[in-house]
Amino acid sequence: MNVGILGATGYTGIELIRILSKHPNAKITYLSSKHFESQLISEVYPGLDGYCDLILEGDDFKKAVATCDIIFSTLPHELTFEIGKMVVDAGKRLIDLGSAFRFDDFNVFKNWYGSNDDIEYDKFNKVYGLTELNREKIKNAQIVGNPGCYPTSVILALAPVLKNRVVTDKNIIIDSKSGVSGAGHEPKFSNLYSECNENTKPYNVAKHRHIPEIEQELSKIMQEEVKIVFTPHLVPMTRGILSTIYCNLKSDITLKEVYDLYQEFYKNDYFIKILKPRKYPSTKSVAGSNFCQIGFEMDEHTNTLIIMSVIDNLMKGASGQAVQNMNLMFGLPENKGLDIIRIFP
Ligand SMILES: NC(=O)C1=CN([C@@H]2O[C@H](COP(=O)(O)OP(=O)(O)OC[C@H]3O[C@@H](n4cnc5c(N)ncnc54)[C@H](OP(=O)(O)O)[C@@H]3O)[C@@H](O)[C@H]2O)C=CC1
Ligand SMILES: CC(=O)N[C@@H](CCC(=O)OP(=O)(O)O)C(=O)O
Repeated sequence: MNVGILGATGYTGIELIRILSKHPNAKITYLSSKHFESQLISEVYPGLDGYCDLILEGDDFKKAVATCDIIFSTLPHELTFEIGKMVVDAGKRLIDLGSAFRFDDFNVFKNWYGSNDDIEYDKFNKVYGLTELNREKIKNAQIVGNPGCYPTSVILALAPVLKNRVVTDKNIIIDSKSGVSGAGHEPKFSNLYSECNENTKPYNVAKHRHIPEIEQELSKIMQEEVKIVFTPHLVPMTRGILSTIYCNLKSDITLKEVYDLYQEFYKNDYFIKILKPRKYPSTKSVAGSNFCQIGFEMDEHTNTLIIMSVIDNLMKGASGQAVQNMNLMFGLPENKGLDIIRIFP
């Protein structure tokens, strides 16, 4: 299939190129950039030399939609809505790595993202792209709203215990830590090397845009309104997210029973690895791969279940999951082109 990547020079864009340039069923035919228009992508990122040497095109998104079977967009939501309309008119398919198509209620999106867009949101045939939970719907979707990186790590970690009502929907406390690539490649003062190196800092405490996304999906899983406390932190590493989640246990359950419940829930999910009791995950174990690792601990003193999950924000948290979804949409094995591990010291 012919693949177009709109916003190819960003961190999720080049991660898509890294994966898709070796994907046996995909041919990258269209790449776009605003700042680097007319340059070779391999001039901008020399590591791609010999793997992808296409010229970056500007914002002729109509051409992209006309010539590609599937479009990945990493662009701001205003542009992605326009592309969504073109994709619908042309009968093509779109995977958006941004936030434009993740919400059920457009007003929630508008409130949290400060958007003035006026579109017929409900008319898009769109699906929330958390592969493991929405597999059947994704297969037939025209537009996939690929999840945010933090939501992927959190929802995968909580789904089994919420679905089985082992924990209460109250007092779910989430502490997440992200590498700096999560913020994208646009230069910002707060992301300068000297601000991030040898430093760890919370940000957007109790007001991060991923709160409504996480609550929307957890509420659907539990079939009642779920609320969360969410504190993200920036830590001095390039890739990775660790989410540590605290929840109140409803009933008596042993750590072994929690482990069995997760094993059963994810028994058919290639990219989810459940760690044996008392084994804790670390971001390095999944860096460069599409895996999510989940471990647990029980604090009997306070009857608290502590769930820990790790992903690579650019892989399972963005481009890896996007390709996983593309595979599903085109009837391919879910791990096609994605069976990558990168173990390093
Ligand atoms: N980084 C991460 O870990 C994750 C990111 N996301 C989301 O995915 C999306 C992309 O993220 P990321 O790749 O990190 O972002 P970057 O800032 O690294 O890249 C954004 C891309 O969009 C292009 N772009 C931006 N504005 C315009 C414009 N007005 N016109 C044309 N092109 C434009 C840029 O092109 P150029 O600079 O070449 O002009 C660049 O290629 C964001 O919505 C982000 O929130 C989701 C999950 C994880
Ligand atoms: C470290 C860091 O800055 N991470 C980003 C996550 C980006 C993301 O996934 O945001 P969207 O929902 O817009 O796609 C943040 O906290 O905003």
